[in-house]
Amino acid sequence: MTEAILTAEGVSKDFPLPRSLSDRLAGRPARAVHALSGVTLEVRRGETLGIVGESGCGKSTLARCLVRLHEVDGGRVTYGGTDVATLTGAERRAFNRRVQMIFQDPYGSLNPRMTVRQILAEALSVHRMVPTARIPDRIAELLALVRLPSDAADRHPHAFSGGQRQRIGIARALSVEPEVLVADELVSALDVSVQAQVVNLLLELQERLRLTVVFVAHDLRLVRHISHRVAVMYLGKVVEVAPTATLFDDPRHPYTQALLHAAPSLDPGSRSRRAAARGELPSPIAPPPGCPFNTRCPHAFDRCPAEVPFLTSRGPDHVAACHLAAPRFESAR
Ligand SMILES: Nc1ncnc2c1ncn2[C@@H]1O[C@H](COP(=O)(O)OP(=O)(O)OP(=O)(O)O)[C@@H](O)[C@H]1O
Repeated sequence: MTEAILTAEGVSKDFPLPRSLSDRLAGRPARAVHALSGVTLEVRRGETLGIVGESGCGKSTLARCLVRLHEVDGGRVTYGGTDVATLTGAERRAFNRRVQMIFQDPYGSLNPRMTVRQILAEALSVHRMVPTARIPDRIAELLALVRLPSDAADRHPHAFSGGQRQRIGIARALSVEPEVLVADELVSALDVSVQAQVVNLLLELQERLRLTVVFVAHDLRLVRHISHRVAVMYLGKVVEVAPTATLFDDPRHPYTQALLHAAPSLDPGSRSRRAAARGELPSPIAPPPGCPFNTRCPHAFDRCPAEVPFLTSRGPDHVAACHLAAPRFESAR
C-alpha cells in the first residue's frame, strides 16, 4: 500500500457566529458552525483522491485545512508525518511550496494587472526555483506543459477564456514543483466541454509528474473519471472512503447510496441536481446527535441517534461509518 503523504487526524474546524446583543443579554452561549467534526482521512503519495458531498458538508474547509489556509481547532493535519501546525520558518515555506492549492475562481487568484509572464516569474522567484537567467525558458516550459501557446506569456488574464485561465493557475501551481495539488472545485465554473479538457490535462499531469492530487468537487462524473479513491463527506464528517470503482459499484453508506442515486444523468448536457436524500439537511450549527445522517436515513434505528458510528472496514481498502452491519468491536479509525 502506498504511503500516506498528507493526513487529517480527527480534524475539527468551527466558525464562531457573531453573538447578537439579545443573545448576550439573555446569557445565551456563543454558537458556531461546526464545519468539520473529527475528520480522519489519508492522502497517499501519487494518488488522486476525490472528495465529494453536498454543498456545505465541509469539502472546501477540509481542503483549506489540508494546505493550512485554515488552522484546525481539534486534531491535526500531518505532512510527511509532521504536524503542519508546528512548522515555522523554512519548514513552513517548504510546506507552502510542496502543497499547492488551485482555486475555482481564476479571476480572484490571478492578478489582473500582471501578464502571465510576470505571474509565473513571481512564483519562480519567490521560491528561487531557477536561476534568474533560466526564468524565460522555464516559463516557456510551463506554458507548454499546460498546452498554452508561448505568446500567452505577454497577455493579461482577462485576455483568456475560463479554461485557459485555469491552465494558467495550474502552471503557476506547478512552477514551484509541488508534490501535492489540492484542487477545490477546479472546473465547476466552466462549460461542460471545457471541464473535460481541464480535467484530462490534470489527469495527464498527475501521471507524468507523479503528483498527488486532492480533487474536491460535487460533480460525481468528473470525480469518477479522475480519482483513484473517493471520500464522501456529510455534515462535516467523512462517512465513506473506497477505491473509485468500489465506491460507485458497491456503496455501503446510505448517504453515499442516496448521493449516487441523486446524481445527474450521465448526459453531459444535463446539469440538473436533485437533493441527495429526503428531508432537510440539518444545520451545521446544531448537527444531530449520533450519526449525522440519522435524521434522513431510510434505515435509521435506535442506535443511530444515540451513538456516533466510526469508520470501519467494509472490504479491501473500503471503510464506512454506519451502524448497519458494522462490525461492533472493530477498532475505531
Ligand atoms: N469562513 C467561514 N466563516 C463562516 N462559516 C463558514 C466559513 N467557511 C465555511 N463556512 C461554513 O462551513 C460549512 C462548510 O462549508 P464548506 O464551504 O467547507 O462546504 P462545501 O462542502 O465546500 O460547500 P460548497 O460545495 O457549497 O462549496 C458551511 O455551513 C459554511 O457556511
